[in-house]
Amino acid sequence: CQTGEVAADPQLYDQSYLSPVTIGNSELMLDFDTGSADLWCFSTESPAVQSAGHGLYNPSTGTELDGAFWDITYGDQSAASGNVFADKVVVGGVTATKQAIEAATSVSYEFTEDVASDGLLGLAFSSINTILPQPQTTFFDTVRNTLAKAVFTVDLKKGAAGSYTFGYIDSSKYSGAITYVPVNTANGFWQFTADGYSGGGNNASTGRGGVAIADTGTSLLYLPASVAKGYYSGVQGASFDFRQGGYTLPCSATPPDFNVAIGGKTFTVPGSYINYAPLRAGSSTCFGGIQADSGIGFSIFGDVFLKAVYAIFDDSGSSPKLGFAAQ
Ligand SMILES: O=C(NNC1=NCCC1)c1ccc(Br)cc1
Repeated sequence: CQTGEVAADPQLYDQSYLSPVTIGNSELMLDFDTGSADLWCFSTESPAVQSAGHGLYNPSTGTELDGAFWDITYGDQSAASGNVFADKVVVGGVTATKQAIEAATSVSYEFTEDVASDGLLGLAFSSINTILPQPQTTFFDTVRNTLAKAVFTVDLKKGAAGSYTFGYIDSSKYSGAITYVPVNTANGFWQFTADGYSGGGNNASTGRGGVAIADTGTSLLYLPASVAKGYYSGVQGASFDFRQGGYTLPCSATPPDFNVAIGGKTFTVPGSYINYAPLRAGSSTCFGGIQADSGIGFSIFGDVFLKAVYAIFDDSGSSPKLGFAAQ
C-alpha cells in the first residue's frame, strides 16, 4: 500500500505551484492541476525555441504509444500538444510503473515563458484526458488501487511551500472537522456546490451559492459577477478595469476577509490573499484575487481559495467527494 508526499513550491505571486516528479530517469518540476487530466512535459522532441530553459523528458527510456497523440487547451487559452509514451513516474515515493507520458511537440507561449515549469500533472477525472484515439489514465487513477486509500490532498500556502499527499490524509495539516460535499463528475472536474458567500461590500451575505470546481491549476478565485461586484463595492479604490480584464485595487489596500459557506461550514479567505499582485512589477495598482466567473459556466475555486484550506480529493467511496478543513 503506497502513500507519499511531495512539496508544492510557489512561483512568483503564487501564480502556480510546482512539484518534483521523476519521469523515466529525469526529475522534472510539474504544475499539479486538479482542473485537467493530462500529464505532459517538455521533451527532447519539443522544438528548442519552445523548450529553451525547461527540463526535458527523454522518451528513450519509455515505450511509444503508437498512433496516440494529444492536444489540450486550458481555460486561460494556453495550449500544448504532442505524442505519447509509457514510462515510470514517481511522485513523493508513489510509483506508477507504466504511466502515459504526453511529450510536447508544440506548446503556447505561456508555457515557453514559464521557464520554472516543465509541464503539468493532471488530477481531474480521466474522462477528460485528451489522448486520442484512446484516452489514458491520470497518475492518480493509474496508482489509485495501490494506494492505502484512494485519496489525494492539497495543502497550498500563501508565499510558502505547501504539499500534496497521495494515499492518506495528514491530520497535522488541518484543524477542526473536515466538511465533505458530493462531487458531480459529469464535466470531468472536481465539481461541487457552494452554499453562499459573504464579506466585503456584500457582507449582507449573498445567500445564493452556485456550482464550482476545485482547480489547483487556476491562480485566482472566480465567482458569480454579482458576488465579485458586491465584494469590491466595500473596497476603497477598487474598480473593474476592462483594459486589465478584471477588478483592480490599490496595492496599499488590505481588503476585507471573504467567507465561503460549503457543506454548512464557513471557510475564510484572508483579505490579504485578495490583494493578489501588482499589474506589472513596481506598479501601485494590484490585480484582485477575486474575479467574476462570467462566461466560464461555473465558479473556479483556484489557488487564492485553496491556500486558505486543507482540501481532500477523495475517490475512495462509491462516489467521489471533496473535503475541506481550516488550515
Ligand atoms: O484549465 C483549467 N485549469 N488548469 C489550468 N489552467 C491554466 C493551466 C492549467 C480550467 C479548468 C476548468 C475551468 Br471551468 C477553467 C479552467
